[in-house]
Amino acid sequence: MIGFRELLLLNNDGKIIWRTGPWNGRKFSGVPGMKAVSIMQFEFEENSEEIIYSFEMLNASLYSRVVMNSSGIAQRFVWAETTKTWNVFWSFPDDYCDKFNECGPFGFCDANTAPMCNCMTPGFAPKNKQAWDFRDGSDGCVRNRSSKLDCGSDGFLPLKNMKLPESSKAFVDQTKNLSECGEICKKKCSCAAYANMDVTEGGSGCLIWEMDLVDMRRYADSEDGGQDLYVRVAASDLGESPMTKSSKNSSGSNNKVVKLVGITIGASVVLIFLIILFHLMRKKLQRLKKLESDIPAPEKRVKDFTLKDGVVVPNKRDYYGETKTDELELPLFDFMTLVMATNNFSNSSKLGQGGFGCVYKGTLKEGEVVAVKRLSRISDQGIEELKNEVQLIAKLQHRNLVRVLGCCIEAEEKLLVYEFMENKSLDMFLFDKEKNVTQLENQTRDHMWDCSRDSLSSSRFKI
Ligand SMILES: Nc1ncnc2c1ncn2[C@@H]1O[C@H](COP(=O)(O)OP(=O)(O)OP(=O)(O)O)[C@@H](O)[C@H]1O
Repeated sequence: MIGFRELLLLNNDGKIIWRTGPWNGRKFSGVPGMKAVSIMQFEFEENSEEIIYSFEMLNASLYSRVVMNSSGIAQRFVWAETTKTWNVFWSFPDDYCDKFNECGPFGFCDANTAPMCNCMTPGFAPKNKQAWDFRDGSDGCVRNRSSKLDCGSDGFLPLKNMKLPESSKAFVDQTKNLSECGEICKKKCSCAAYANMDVTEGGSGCLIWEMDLVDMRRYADSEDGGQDLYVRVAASDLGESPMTKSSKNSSGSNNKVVKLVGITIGASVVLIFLIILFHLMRKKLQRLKKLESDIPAPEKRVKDFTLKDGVVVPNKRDYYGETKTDELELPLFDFMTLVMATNNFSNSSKLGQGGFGCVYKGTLKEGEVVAVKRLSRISDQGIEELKNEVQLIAKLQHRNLVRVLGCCIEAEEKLLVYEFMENKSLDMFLFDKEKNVTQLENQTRDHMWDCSRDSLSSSRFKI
């Protein structure tokens, strides 16, 4: 079937003055004032003999009439009982955009833009730019040179809330739905646009335009009028189009929702991670604090010494640190360990007295027996002397020389830990009054001197 149902007002020359736009199942798509109201119902009937547009007042006590005045303006009036006057319910044409074909072929009118005439973008541009700029859009729009149609690869630009183009020569198929309509249009290279005939119940029927599209209008929203119109454009024009914005709004909002959900989940994960991290850090900090409080105050802290190239240097590792270096290290003993090992430096543990202090016999936890030299507080031997002694003894390693096992420096306390010598010190045998030196045989004494000499000369430290 060719031509679709709409009302036209023609002048004496047969030129169209205005058109209502096709009946879309609810109203004429170009008459926004025909919004569904509770007081009246519009009907449109079509049969082989006639096409009837009628309305019915749902309340019999109310009155309405449609009048076409001599200026070509159609108006619906409703009777207002209170004021006893006929009020204008709608009037058509209503504005500049209702005038027929104001924006020419492929142009459309939008009362909310300036100028009101617009070209579909992308793909179209004003045919007469100068006239267009002077607010004369009657020449309409033409396809851009770069927007060459190719039939097979062409696509369709979906335009929202459009008063459908003049449809007196449009192809009509009531049996097809929108997607079938699209298929037909795609295959027909001459098809310029397609749309649903009826927008009620999800849409039905197919309208196809194979000519220039004229007298289109765009409304602000679907309530005002208009419907979706799909216009053929080159595939290259189907990218980001401002015209499709409203149609993309739903997918855009979906994307927004997806983005929002993504951001929320991401932020939550990061937040949870930070909370866990904070918790772990706090725990670790607490552990460190506890450990710190368990060890002696800094001034009481034992300094660790490392023997390196004959020089005693402070080791950078902390008292309770676990780092090991390849350097020759002298183990540190905790003062309390030595207190316990020597039974609090009891007299019964005392082995003897040297120039710098007393020497005690001690037993470590592991059962190892040691000799602990506690440097006298009144002794002149300070840290430097201690260092020298440690340095010297540590280097004088020999099977016949006493081995230094470690040291302890804690506040005023300075202690050296040696391996325990069962046979006491050599001087006892050499100079002890009770064990007269003369009692030692010359041969034994010579052997002892030899051993001592040998010890010193074979050590790393040369004297
Ligand atoms: N490793 C040890 N094993 C067993 N007894 C030891 C040990 N070291 C020292 N003694 C005992 O402690 C005493 C004192 O030793 P110490 O080394 O302090 O003095 P010294 O060598 O006699 O003199 P100086 O203080 O001038 O070095 C020794 O005479 C010895 O009886």
